[in-house]
Amino acid sequence: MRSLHLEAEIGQIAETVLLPGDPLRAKFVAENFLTDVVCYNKVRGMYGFTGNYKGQKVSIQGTGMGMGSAGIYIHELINTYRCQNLIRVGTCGSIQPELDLGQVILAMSASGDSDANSLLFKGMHYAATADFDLLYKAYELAKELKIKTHTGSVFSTNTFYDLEPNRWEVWQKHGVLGVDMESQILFTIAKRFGAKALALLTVSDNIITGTASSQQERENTFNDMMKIALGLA
Ligand SMILES: O=P(O)(O)O[C@H]1O[C@H](CO)[C@@H](O)[C@H]1O
Ligand SMILES: O=c1cc[nH]c(=O)[nH]1
Repeated sequence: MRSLHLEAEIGQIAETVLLPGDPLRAKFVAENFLTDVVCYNKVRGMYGFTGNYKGQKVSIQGTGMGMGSAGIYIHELINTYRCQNLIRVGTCGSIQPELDLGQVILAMSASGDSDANSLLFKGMHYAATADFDLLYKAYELAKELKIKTHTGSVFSTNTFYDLEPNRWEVWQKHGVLGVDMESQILFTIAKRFGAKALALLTVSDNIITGTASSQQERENTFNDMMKIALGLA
């Protein structure tokens, strides 16, 4: 059996699946970090691969940008392919001055502006949270690997570009570390269907100051995030 947006056969996708927004990041990771790689999905160019990392079977699946797109893949991975551990490996914009470009955030919770969430919870506000077990393991692993991380809350938005000034001020004041576009829906769907979820986010830019990482910096820091995520598999 296949799902609507993924053409993998049952059993082709590992229990642990890493989720970058960018399908080409999935390809890069598969080609550079995994062995015995099989590409199981090309539908809509949303690449998915399964391979081995230090003897463990692991998959990496692009989700596209935004909660609408990511929600589709997350739903199908859990409900059709029975994936158990879903770990987002993404980028985010920082809204805190002390967060340097390239640093890794372990997202403990995700607020957001998704209509999907407000409709589901009838206008009330669900606290979408990561799985504690995965979060704790990622924290310990990062310490062991001597990778500096920041654990805290993030915000997932459906609109990348800000049309109004000072949009992030209130979130900054409440300690939110960074802004991405998928973590909230990941935590919500995973919790609903009994899977474990975590989001690791590399800071690619600072939304307040406007600074952004160079391509070289992105590559180096991206490796830090991948070492943690793959270590969890
Ligand atoms: O780097 P990825 O995983 O795509 O994540 C971030 O980058 C995209 C926006 O440029 C959004 O998907 C956002 O969540
Ligand atoms: O969603 C995102 C991702 C990276 N940088 C941002 O500013 N926003």
